[in-house]
Amino acid sequence: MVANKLLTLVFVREPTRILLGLKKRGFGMGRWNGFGGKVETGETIIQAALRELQEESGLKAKNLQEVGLLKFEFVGDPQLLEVHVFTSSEYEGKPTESSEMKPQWYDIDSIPFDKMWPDDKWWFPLLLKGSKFSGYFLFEGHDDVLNYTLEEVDSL
Ligand SMILES: Nc1nc(SCCc2ccccc2)c2[nH]cnc2n1
Repeated sequence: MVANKLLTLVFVREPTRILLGLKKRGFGMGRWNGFGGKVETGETIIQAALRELQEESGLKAKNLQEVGLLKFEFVGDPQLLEVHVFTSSEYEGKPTESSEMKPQWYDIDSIPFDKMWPDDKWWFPLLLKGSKFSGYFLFEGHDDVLNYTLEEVDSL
C-alpha cells in the first residue's frame, strides 16, 4: 500500500479576480494553475502551502483557508496524488515570476479552462462560490478524465 503523495494548491483571490500561474516546467508544464507542490518531511500541509506560494509567486498569504481535497489517480501509476486546496484573500508582496511559475491575474468570469487541467472546470465553480469540496478524478494520461466523483462538503 503506497501512501498518497501529499501536495498543496493555493489560489489567491480578490473580489473580481484570481491569481493563476503558468507552470514553466515539470508536472503540469504549460498549464495555468494555483501555486503549490510537495509537502516535505517535517512540515505541515499548511506550512508547505505557505512555502510553495511564497517560492512560486512571491506572495505571503495571511489568511489561508482549506477549501478542497482532490485525489488524482493516473491509470498505470500506483501513486495517488492527494491535493489539499487553499484560498487566501489577504496577502503581502507583489506577484513575481519564479523559475516555476509566471503569475497573472484572471477575471473570475474569464478563467482559461482550456489551458488548465481538465478537472478544474468541474471543481473551480465550487471554489469560486466559496463552497468546500472533495473530489476524485481518474486520469488516463494527463488530458483525459475517465471518471470522477465530486461533492460539496460541510467540513474537510
Ligand atoms: N488544478 C490541478 N492541479 C493538479 S496538480 C496540483 C498540485 C501540484 C503538483 C505539482 C506541482 C505544483 C502543484 C492536478 N493534477 C491533476 N489534475 C489537476 N488539477
